[in-house]
Amino acid sequence: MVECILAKIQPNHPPPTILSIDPPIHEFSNGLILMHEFITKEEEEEMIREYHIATASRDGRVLKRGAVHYGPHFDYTTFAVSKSASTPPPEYLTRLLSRLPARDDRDIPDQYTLQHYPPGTGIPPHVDTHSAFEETIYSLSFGASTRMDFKLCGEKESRRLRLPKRSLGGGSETPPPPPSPPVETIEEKAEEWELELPARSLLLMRGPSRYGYTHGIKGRKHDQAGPRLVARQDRYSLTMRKIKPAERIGCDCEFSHVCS
Ligand SMILES: O=C(O)CCC(=O)C(=O)O
Ligand SMILES: [Fe+2]
Repeated sequence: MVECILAKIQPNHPPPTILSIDPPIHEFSNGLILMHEFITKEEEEEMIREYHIATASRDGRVLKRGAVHYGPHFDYTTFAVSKSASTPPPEYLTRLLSRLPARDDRDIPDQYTLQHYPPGTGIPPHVDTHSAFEETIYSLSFGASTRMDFKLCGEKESRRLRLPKRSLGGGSETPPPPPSPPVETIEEKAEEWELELPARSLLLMRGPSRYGYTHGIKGRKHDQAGPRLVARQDRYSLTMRKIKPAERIGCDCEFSHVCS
């Protein structure tokens, strides 16, 4: 996973193609697909409950974004999967699999990361590792909505990419700390927009949105909604990825400057 410093550019939001109306399914020109109401309110409540049960022993010291991993654990030092740590996924997660709009086996995830974003926390802009995971990355939002930023990472900007922090303390269970403020902003006109991810929606990143765009969430306590400031609430997400088998490790995408 590589991080990208974002320029301060007004978000734009190209209109999606509407694939379905009730519940809405929207497809964007860069390959993003947003499926509203993917889980029920009951499932949402169960997932929040289960997240807190799984982290009960750590609560109190997790002030920032917290994470729980199922399947082979995500390793924040390599941004691929751990070779040793693995936890079988619980049934409340695996039962979602049959509902995913999978095109083939490569779209059926086997690595799950549950994350909790208290108000004020976010995730730095990054591109999920191309070589370690298959194309489709799923992000299920629950608890509250948030705004995710997408930016086509140009060649000029990519020269300033930050490399993975390979020596973080705390092992693979703890997400890395938020990045220090950018030393300088990059004057580069690039395609960038903010997408509202409603609670209970499923986002799919495929094609350019998966390989050539960074995605991230600003760590804010409030969001501007027209003239109003809206306080953020606790948001949770489930990221689902399919690990590439050994013979498919690597990537030959067209976005070589952000390919890792
Ligand atoms: O919280 C989310 O929806 C996204 C998380 C993410 O991008 C990641 O874990 O790589
Ligand atoms: Fe990601």
